Amino acid sequence: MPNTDFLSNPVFVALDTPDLKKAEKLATILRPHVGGIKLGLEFFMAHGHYGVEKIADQGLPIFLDLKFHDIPNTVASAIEALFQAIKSPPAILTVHTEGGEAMMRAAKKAADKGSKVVGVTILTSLDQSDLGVIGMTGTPESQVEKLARLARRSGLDGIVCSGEEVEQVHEEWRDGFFVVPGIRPADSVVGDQKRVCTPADALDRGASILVIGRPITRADEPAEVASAIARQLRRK
Ligand SMILES: O=C(O)c1cc(=O)[nH]c(=O)n1[C@@H]1O[C@H](COP(=O)(O)O)[C@@H](O)[C@H]1O
Repeated sequence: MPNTDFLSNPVFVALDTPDLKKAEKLATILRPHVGGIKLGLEFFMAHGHYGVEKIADQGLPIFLDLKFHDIPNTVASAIEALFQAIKSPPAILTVHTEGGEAMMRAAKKAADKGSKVVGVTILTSLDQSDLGVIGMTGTPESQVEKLARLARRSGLDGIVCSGEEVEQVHEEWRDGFFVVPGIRPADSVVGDQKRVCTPADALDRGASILVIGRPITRADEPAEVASAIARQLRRK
């Protein structure tokens, strides 16, 4: 069974790097200060399940963010292939909610070995004007709400959304699992994120876990930043 012991510290640090040694080093120094590790496409493309296992060996729960988005059979088969290859299932996996209900159902069924499956809604790098360009009507909030309902109906455990929508979706889906990226401690660089929130606000609004990458990993002293965030959240 995956290690899901992340409730004492809701911070999952995103180790977005193709450099295995660097990821291992960061995992080692951040281990006492975070609740889990998120590995995504950049890391997985470079090191696959072997790299995931190396990081998982450090004992923290792994959120494997591969954002599956394809037809139901392809997504289910990809998850089954991952579970065959990897020593133990990740604690959390992502699919795109826009893949539709049948795909999400198939993903959840394929991941029944114990991974939580959460649906990515509207990426935190998009704002209202970006949605217009894609041809989506409505606000990010209304889209996230709609996709959250679809994810719930499809049997997923929860969704990924920004701190701007999490309160509203949490109101409606009390036992949902809410992953909030786009986290920026006060004064940190926003970069390509557009819908951002501080760690404390995201937690107050109902986030289950917070995904934080560059504000920690690109800091001069990553362990100090992670430890300060953990202290701040513990005081709440
Ligand atoms: O699924 C995700 O984790 C995700 C969804 C989303 O809407 N926005 C988002 O930023 N993420 C991920 O969260 C992490 C954010 O990293 P930083 O912006 O460096 O804190 C990256 O690994 C993204 O892939």
